Amino acid sequence: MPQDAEAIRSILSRAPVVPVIVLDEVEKARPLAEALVAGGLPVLEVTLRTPNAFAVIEEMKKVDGAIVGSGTARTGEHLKRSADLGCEFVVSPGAPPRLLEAAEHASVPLLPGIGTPTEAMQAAEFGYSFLKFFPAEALGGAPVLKAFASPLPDITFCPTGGISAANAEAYLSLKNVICVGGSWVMPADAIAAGDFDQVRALASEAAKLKR
Ligand SMILES: O=C[C@H](O)COP(=O)(O)O
Ligand SMILES: CC(=O)C(=O)O
Repeated sequence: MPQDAEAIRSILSRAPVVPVIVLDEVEKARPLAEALVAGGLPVLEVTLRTPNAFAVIEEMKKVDGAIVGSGTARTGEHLKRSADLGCEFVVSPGAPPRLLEAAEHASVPLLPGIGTPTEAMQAAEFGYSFLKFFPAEALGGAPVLKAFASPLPDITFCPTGGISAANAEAYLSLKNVICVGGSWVMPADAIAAGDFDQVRALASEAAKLKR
């Protein structure tokens, strides 16, 4: 089955920013998700980069209003475990054909990542119309995505990588961008200190970004 574009559109429309979460401390999962949701960012991408990532996902799913997905998915097994845990979406930094083939049999929608027009066109051949642009700033930032819009008008992006409050609106103002991803709303020192009020305040600012 090609990408469930309506499911992905509906999720990515919920807020201008998707927090990209790297967390191993399971006891911090709920207060972090509560702060992000209370600040106005309900869509949470929990990267599978830590040993406890799946346990973090399970905790975050208990938070009212949280729409939890996994990130950094690289294999069919990542897709299956994410679906079994009730993730509402799965994100990958790339779009290797074997992952896209596995996604055809998965019961959870995938948002794969691309960095070039050729990769975007390959993903489109698999039926994808929503893609991550990663790593956005390192690849040239908003001007590159703006240049994709005319030749690739059927593809909408969620850029991620190096985005912050200072440059997010440059992306969000583009017609081929639905939202941005980023970790700036949960600084590592705030998480380490358990300062979830700071996270909530940063999320609240991010939720007000115009798109
Ligand atoms: O690997 C990239 C992060 O998950 C998201 O990027 P960032 O930390 O630059 O916002
Ligand atoms: C970069 C990103 O979004 C991911 O690791 O899935």
